[in-house]
Amino acid sequence: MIEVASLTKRYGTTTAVDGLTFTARSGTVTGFLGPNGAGKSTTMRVVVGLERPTSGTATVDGRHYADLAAPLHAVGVMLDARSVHPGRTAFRHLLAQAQTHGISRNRVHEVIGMTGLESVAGRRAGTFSLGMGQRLGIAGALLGDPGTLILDEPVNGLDPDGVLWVRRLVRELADEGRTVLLSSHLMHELALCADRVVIIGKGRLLADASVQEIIDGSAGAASLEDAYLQLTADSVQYRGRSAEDSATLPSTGSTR
Ligand SMILES: Nc1ncnc2c1ncn2[C@@H]1O[C@H](COP(=O)(O)OP(=O)(O)OP(=O)(O)O)[C@@H](O)[C@H]1O
Repeated sequence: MIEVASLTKRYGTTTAVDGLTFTARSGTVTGFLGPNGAGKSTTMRVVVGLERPTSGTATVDGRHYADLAAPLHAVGVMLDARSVHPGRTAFRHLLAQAQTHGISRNRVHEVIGMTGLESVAGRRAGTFSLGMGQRLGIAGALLGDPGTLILDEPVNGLDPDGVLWVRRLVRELADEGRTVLLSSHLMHELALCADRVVIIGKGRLLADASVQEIIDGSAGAASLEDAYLQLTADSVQYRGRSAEDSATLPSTGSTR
């Protein structure tokens, strides 16, 4: 179980997370949603001890990540699939992680098989496509057979077969009693794989309920996407314009 309680994280004058409270329960896939810059990654980074909270707490099974003796066995994390040594092969990358926890070479081969990377395990990770890198990141998260998984945009860059694989994988992991927290901007996908959804905007909680409760609670919403767009309407910080609209805006005086 992941418990985030009254969590605030500030960077200088920017409040990335603002008094956020929610729980991701075991046996459940919890989808974590919010517009760009809402504070999802920051929250996940605090949970896994990569950032110190300004105030409030974030714990996994009642413990701070930094206090875990063997974190890979407790929490599997994929926050940035690009954070690999580009010159290391996929196998060596996973083996290096495994060796920090006395995890066997057999388990490394097992997660390579689970993620479909057998044919490229001997290739340097720096040559991987986006989707292959995502698979490698997920393999790393699974390595310690952890009770909790935290996956930041795991389906980003995956082909349709890979998206379906992640959907089935997270379901299986939750059905085994594990806690799964995953962020995504793909509403349709989240509606299919998440039991509960936590939506945040500008660092604050906007909704925490089952997918159906969120749809039912938003007037006229027929889908999670409709409900999400209603709930976050006032929280979107970066909104694109059409080229036509942009052309009618007053000049900023830029010389570029
Ligand atoms: N290290 C940092 N220093 C300063 N500001 C930061 C830092 N990390 C995040 N922020 C700011 O905190 C806010 C939340 O960012 P965060 O990456 O958590 O959002 P997000 O919900 O994950 O967004 P996205 O969907 O775009 O990935 C943003 O305004 C961001 O610029």
